[in-house]
Amino acid sequence: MTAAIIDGKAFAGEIRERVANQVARLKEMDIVPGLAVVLVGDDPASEIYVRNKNRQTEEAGMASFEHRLGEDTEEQELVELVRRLNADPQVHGILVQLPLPDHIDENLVINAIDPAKDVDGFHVINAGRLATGQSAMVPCTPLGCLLMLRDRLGDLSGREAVVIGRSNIVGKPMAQLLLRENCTVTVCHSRTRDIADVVRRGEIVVAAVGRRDFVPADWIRRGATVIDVGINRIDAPEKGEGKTRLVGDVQFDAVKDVADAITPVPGGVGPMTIACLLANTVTACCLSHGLPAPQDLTV
Ligand SMILES: NC(=O)C1=CN([C@@H]2O[C@H](COP(=O)(O)OP(=O)(O)OC[C@H]3O[C@@H](n4cnc5c(N)ncnc54)[C@H](OP(=O)(O)O)[C@@H]3O)[C@@H](O)[C@H]2O)C=CC1
Ligand SMILES: Nc1nc(=O)c2c([nH]1)NC[C@@H]1CN(c3ccc(C(=O)N[C@@H](CCC(=O)O)C(=O)O)cc3)C=[N+]21
Ligand SMILES: [Mg+2]
Repeated sequence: MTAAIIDGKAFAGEIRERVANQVARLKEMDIVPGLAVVLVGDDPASEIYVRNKNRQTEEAGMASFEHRLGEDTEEQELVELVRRLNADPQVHGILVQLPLPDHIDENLVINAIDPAKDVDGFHVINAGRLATGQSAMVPCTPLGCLLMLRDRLGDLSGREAVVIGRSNIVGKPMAQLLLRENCTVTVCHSRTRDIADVVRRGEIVVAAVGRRDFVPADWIRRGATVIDVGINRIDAPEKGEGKTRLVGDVQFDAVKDVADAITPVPGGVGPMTIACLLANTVTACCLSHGLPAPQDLTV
């Protein structure tokens, strides 16, 4: 068997087109959705995401506001910026890039965001809404993963899903979404015993660990659908001295002989994450104006 490669880049392009159509509709009402991205410190990996986000936001016809603060910014200063963005009617979505420097309490900052503008879906109110089956801002990466799974598999009811990783930003919300889709969900983490046997149960496997080559082929059930969330930067001397490239958490070349379908890195989950961020911003904008959430941008 050789697995189908799920083209997240192309799918993300389709979502951005839907976003652009919704933005054009809003423009007729003189509404321009706005996304504010806050970056603290100068992490080179974050730089790339932030640049991509800004460009794609503007390409979709939306307004993008970028706020860069120094590495030594005080927590209170950041919270005050968040409060100003909460009060700014041109801003419908706020994203504070994580991780934050160690002297800043991430939960405190995230929970300072107006839940209606929390397009990352990280606020405790949105996490609680998702967990209790109420309508919520859904975190972009799990949302992108779910859209690809539904596109590939249709109805997910009754499927065995295994999520590797339990972070608040990927693993846990992914598990919540799959549960909402009526999957039987197992979540693995660093204390999981016999992880190979657990992962082998999965008809759906979502890997969000942050370690290259973490998932070998013999953990994967024949015919499974594998979503690789990991983003790991490795040296690529073949590209020239000092060059790097991105790889996921899954041993892609080996797993593609066992799986039915797999997402590549790059070109899989990453582009979907950004597309879903734009989609969430349009949704937040519509709701803030008393308009219904666009059906083609939500799950
Ligand atoms: N493509 C995209 O859009 C995005 C990609 N990412 C990428 O996804 C990956 C995960 O991100 P994130 O969730 O934030 O990472 P975290 O580091 O917050 O979480 C990693 C999880 O993996 C688990 N883990 C670590 N080692 C093992 C092990 N040996 N066996 C089993 N489980 C293990 C941890 O378990 P424990 O809880 O026990 O410590 C933890 O739950 C990263 O590579 C990140 O860059 C993240 C966000 C978006
Ligand atoms: N508040 C917050 N929200 C996030 O959603 C968030 C965050 N903080 N911190 C960092 C992680 C990581 N993340 C990625 C988004 C897009 C790509 C992406 O577009 N990746 C491309 C490649 C990009 C490249 O070439 O560098 C791809 O996989 O094809 C990757 C990773 C969002 N995150
Ligand atoms: Mg921190």
